[in-house]
Amino acid sequence: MLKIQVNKQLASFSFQFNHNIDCQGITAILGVSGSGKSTLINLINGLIKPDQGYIELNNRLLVDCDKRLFVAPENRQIGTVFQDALLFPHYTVIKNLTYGAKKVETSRFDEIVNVLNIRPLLNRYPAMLSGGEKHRVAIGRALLTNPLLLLMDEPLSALDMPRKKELLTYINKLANELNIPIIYVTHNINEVKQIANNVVILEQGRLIEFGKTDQVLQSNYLKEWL
Ligand SMILES: Nc1ncnc2c1ncn2[C@@H]1O[C@H](COP(=O)(O)OP(=O)(O)OP(=O)(O)O)[C@@H](O)[C@H]1O
Repeated sequence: MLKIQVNKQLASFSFQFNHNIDCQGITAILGVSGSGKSTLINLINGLIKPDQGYIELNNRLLVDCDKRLFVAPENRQIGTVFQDALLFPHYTVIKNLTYGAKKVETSRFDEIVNVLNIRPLLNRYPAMLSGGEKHRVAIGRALLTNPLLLLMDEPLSALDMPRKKELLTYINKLANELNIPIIYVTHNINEVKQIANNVVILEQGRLIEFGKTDQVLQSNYLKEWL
């Protein structure tokens, strides 16, 4: 369970979030541009410090402003995959994958490489990969750090339609076969329909709807989008 109760002021943007997210399956964070989706992701992974409040993952406090506690991003056991699959251009895929991972067990490495179907790419350099392949490598790298939770911030927005479809299939496999809980940021309702178990909707820095995907898709707020 991810428990979040935070306030953050970013210039004139006020973000307030008080909600628990069940760490199971895929939870989509949906909202228009500027609603605060990336702010939420960056509060969870520790790239932003809240002004007030706390965040707790599986009963472990990650940040608590009252206690002046702040666990550094690299010690949170949370993987993040951003919009651009940032890989080191001068390293092969295998080096990119293992960069930052403290100790990689062969069985775990094989499992991740197989689920993402990146074995044929291991000895290539990033310049020799398609956009979708780069994303699969970036996801693999995040998974090899053994995260308790994977955050994905609009991972498909730079890809064309066929690549989007392909990557959505892989993201579903991560949740189902590797049992890794995923928080998936998007402003695309079709992506939500295809992969999310639960949905949280943000508007102007506030949570305005949450629940099971089918239920939230029927909400009055989303009817305007459809
Ligand atoms: N460091 C910052 N300083 C000032 N304002 C910021 C900062 N970071 C974000 N903001 C503002 O906070 C608001 C929310 O930004 P955020 O990136 O969380 O939105 P988003 O929903 O992820 O948008 P998008 O879908 O366009 O990525 C925006 O108005 C943004 O300009």
